[in-house]
Amino acid sequence: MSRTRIDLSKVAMERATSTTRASSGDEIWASLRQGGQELVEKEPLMGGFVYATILNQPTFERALAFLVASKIANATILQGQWNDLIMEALNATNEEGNRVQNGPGTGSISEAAREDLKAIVERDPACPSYTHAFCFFKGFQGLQAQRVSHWLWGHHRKVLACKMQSLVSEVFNMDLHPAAKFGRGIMIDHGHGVVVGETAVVDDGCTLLHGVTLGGTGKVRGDRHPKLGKRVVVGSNASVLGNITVGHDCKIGAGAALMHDLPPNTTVVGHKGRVVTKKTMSKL
Ligand SMILES: CC(=O)SCCNC(=O)CCNC(=O)[C@H](O)C(C)(C)COP(=O)(O)OP(=O)(O)OC[C@H]1O[C@@H](n2cnc3c(N)ncnc32)[C@H](O)[C@@H]1OP(=O)(O)O
Ligand SMILES: N[C@@H](CO)C(=O)O
Repeated sequence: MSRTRIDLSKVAMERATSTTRASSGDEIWASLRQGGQELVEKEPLMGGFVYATILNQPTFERALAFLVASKIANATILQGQWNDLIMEALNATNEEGNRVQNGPGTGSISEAAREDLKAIVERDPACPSYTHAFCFFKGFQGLQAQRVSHWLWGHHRKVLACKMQSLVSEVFNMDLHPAAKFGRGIMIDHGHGVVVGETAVVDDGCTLLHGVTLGGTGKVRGDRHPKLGKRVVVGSNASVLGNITVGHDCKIGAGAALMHDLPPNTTVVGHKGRVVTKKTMSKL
């Protein structure tokens, strides 16, 4: 049986931190709760999940921790144990001084999660609300688990970070290395079959569709994975390989294979990474 210990004095402190943070945080949490109520009214069968995950939780952070923990828990590391660990990462990255983002892979995990939810609602025509993305989108859920595993990786807990990676891969069918650095406002749409390697960097505002590989060429060791600038879109089943730099606002077409640097605002398609346009038009 799962075990979730909640220390009420800690929760009061978390609540205080939560409310003194950017108002956008409160806005997302309020919207998640409102959306949760509506879900239960429309579909009472969802009650157990929605109450446990959102409506019975005191803060956005607690809800996020519960959600991720409930997905990756199994008989050997229990839900309550994951829950505590995830809360440790969320609280640590929310502390003064750690909160500010200083490049991909840094800053508050829960602020990054909020930005991810905004990105999904903004860019995915199939997503009606923050609640929908939070409850149902494994691309969002798996990315939040990676954010926690990245924190563990940076805090000398690599074994646990790798265990998390392995569980996320089993549960969500997406393999995101704990050392990879993700910015904020990232949308991993569908999530299925996405693989991101150890030395990859995905800057703020990027979109990865299903089947995307940010991988190595298989010919070198060390720093061997792509670096995506801000707002890059990588279409479904595209492979971006090698330690290459993809400039801000580039688009990589579905099914493309890209193995060379791209200047900002470039669109490429096909297995040779053919440049087709330098305009960025659609949201996706
Ligand atoms: C359930 C779901 O919906 S999953 C969603 C999956 N969707 C994706 O992954 C979207 C990825 N987006 C794409 O691949 C888009 O086609 C983009 C971003 C490449 C389009 O970029 P644009 O600059 O608008 O290109 P545009 O549509 O004008 O096409 C330019 C040329 O590239 C070709 N082209 C466009 N996309 C691709 C592609 N993925 N592969 C090969 N050729 C392509 C076009 O046929 C056209 O060829 P032509 O010049 O010979 O006529
Ligand atoms: N989620 C995107 C791509 O599948 C859409 O619905 O268009």
